[in-house]
Amino acid sequence: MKKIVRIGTRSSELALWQAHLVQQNLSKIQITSEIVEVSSKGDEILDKPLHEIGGIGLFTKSLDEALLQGKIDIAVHSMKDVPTDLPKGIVQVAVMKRGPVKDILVFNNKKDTSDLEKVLTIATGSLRRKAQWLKKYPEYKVVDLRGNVNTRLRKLYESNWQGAVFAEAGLTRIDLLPKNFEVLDWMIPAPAQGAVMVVALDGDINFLSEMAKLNCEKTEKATYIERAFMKTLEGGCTAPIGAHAKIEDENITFDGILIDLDGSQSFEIHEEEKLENWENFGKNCALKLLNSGGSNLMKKIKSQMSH
Ligand SMILES: NCc1[nH]cc(CCC(=O)O)c1CC(=O)O
Repeated sequence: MKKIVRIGTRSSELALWQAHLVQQNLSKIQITSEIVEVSSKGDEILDKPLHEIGGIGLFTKSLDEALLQGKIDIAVHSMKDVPTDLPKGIVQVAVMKRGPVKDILVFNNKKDTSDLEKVLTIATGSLRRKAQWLKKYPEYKVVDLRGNVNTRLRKLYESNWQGAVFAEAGLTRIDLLPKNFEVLDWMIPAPAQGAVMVVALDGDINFLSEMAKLNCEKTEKATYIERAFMKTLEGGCTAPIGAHAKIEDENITFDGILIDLDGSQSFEIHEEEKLENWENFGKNCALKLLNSGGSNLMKKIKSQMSH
């Protein structure tokens, strides 16, 4: 075993919280670790929507490089930001027990509602959230909102928008969940939302099996299903795709959605399956959706996203 495991993380408050979660769980199995901060392109470029900066693995690339250069032993990611194909030489070693999965709407805290926009307006930087919001509430204006969760909350309270959409997990973890929010039960979350993933270099089997002790099998299977669904739809991490696999006892229920950018066209799927068939479930749900008309919609979305 390595004497002190170097845990690589981004520097945002949320990323550091997640790295500390891994550190605490390592110490429970008598493994000492230290935290190494690495900054990323997704954190540095804040004036453009995510899908415009483009490039796969915006938030994960610098940590991948630090691993490959031997500067860190493991990297901790918000799993929903991690591309489904990991770089060569890097492997998933554990998924931590999942936190809250859903999206929430945080309301603006202006006392006087006349200070708010006349046109109902909410903010989000996510195409998936924007599209699903417009599908349900076509009368709204949806404006772009970027930055880490602290920045986004501040921008919301400085704005005239009615509210902004966040992952419940992100705000809960750094203790910023405000009083005035609502869980968006109807909105299908991003694949692997609320899950924290640990990756490492492939090779050292003893080290990898020590790290695998962090793994929560139930979360691993649910996120595998959701990511297999996304991968089969070929969405990449910024296309409007939602996926949520819920495992209870020996059963899985799955909700998935593929939706175009303005929410005007979408395909949803709801399926149930026995847990023993988890490995092909996500892929099969995606194939079913594609074969029932979804593949034309996917083509339309891809052409919308390329200009
Ligand atoms: N895309 C940024 C990001 N990556 C992970 C989270 C929150 C934690 C999670 O969903 O696991 C967030 C913030 C958000 O979506 O509001």
